[in-house]
Amino acid sequence: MPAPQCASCHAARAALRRPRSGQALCGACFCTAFEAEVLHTVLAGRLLPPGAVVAVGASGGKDSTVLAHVLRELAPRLGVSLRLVAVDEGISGYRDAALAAVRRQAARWDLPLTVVAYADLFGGWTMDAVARSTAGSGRSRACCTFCGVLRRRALEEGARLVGATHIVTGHNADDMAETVLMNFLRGDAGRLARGGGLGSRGEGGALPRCRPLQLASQKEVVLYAHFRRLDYFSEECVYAPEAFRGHARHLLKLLEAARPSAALDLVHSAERLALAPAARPPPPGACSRCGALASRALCQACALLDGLQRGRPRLAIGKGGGARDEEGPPPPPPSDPGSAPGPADGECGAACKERCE
Ligand SMILES: Nc1ncnc2c1ncn2[C@@H]1O[C@H](COP(=O)(O)OP(=O)(O)OP(=O)(O)O)[C@@H](O)[C@H]1O
Repeated sequence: MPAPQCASCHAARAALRRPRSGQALCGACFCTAFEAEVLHTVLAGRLLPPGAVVAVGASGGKDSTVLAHVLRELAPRLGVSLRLVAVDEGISGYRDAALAAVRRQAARWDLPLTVVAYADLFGGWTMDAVARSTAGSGRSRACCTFCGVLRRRALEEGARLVGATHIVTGHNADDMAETVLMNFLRGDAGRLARGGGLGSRGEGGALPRCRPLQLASQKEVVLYAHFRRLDYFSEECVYAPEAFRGHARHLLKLLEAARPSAALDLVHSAERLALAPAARPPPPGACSRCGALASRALCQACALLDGLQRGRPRLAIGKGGGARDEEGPPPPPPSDPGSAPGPADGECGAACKERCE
């Protein structure tokens, strides 16, 4: 049976059905609709004011590739300028290839690119060194925890370096729904209390952050990349697979099979169900070491780096009241690759944001 006509232009044959609405569209009309929806998200949420200098967190993966491409299309209408900021976490066999994709994108789209590296920002610590250091002490969780916290900091530093006024990341609706599920399952009242929202306004001197793809489903992000023929890096981080996020993702897929709008419903639920003000964490202060936003004496990044330097990696951060030291072997010097146990059972990649949403 021939494909139906596109429900928008009525000229071309439909190439897809939109996963949520079931609307049959051709590739060109789908891309136009997708861009219009992102524009609406940005304008309705007042995420990026005219004149903003926007640092796009560019990982080379599908989400940030689509985000950069869409914002580049929308930039003249929004009146913003774009900078790509890529973070090199120091993950051999993974990030180099992803950075190569970001470099190709920057060249093709004529966008300025800045790369900031954990090793330069954090006293020589790379994720490979962190993985070696935390091996044997709940390493899978540690990789994810460190990577998420340090990347958030690194992105902030990179954005400041390029004179950005705003930061955007490519988190999509599925990413956010998984995070909501995980926060519920962990009983993480602090994060639930903050609700969903499309971003943060930049408290305590931090740059405002937002997620313009937060209402777009992962399937549509992939479809957009396909129809726009975008070149992106699609391999999983070498520290990825054991993440708790994987279970939340599986659960979400089951929910979506019964209710296609489940991801978006969860995103909106998080906003509506934000806990009572009494449950909200105290207003943040400044880290006594680096001056960044912190709800305790040290910010999360400094607390983690402090634990690493002392040979007692702290793994339980950001939940409940205090940081908990995990017993672990003394760390190798950051530059010593000799004792690497090999990256097998960590969790990073998509799971990296577990701690930084
Ligand atoms: N190394 C990095 N450098 C800059 N930004 C990053 C980096 N890693 C992640 N980000 C930002 O955080 C967002 C979420 O990252 P995550 O690791 O969850 O990857 P993802 O959901 O697979 O997204 P992507 O497909 O863009 O990699 C990315 O879309 C990107 O904007």
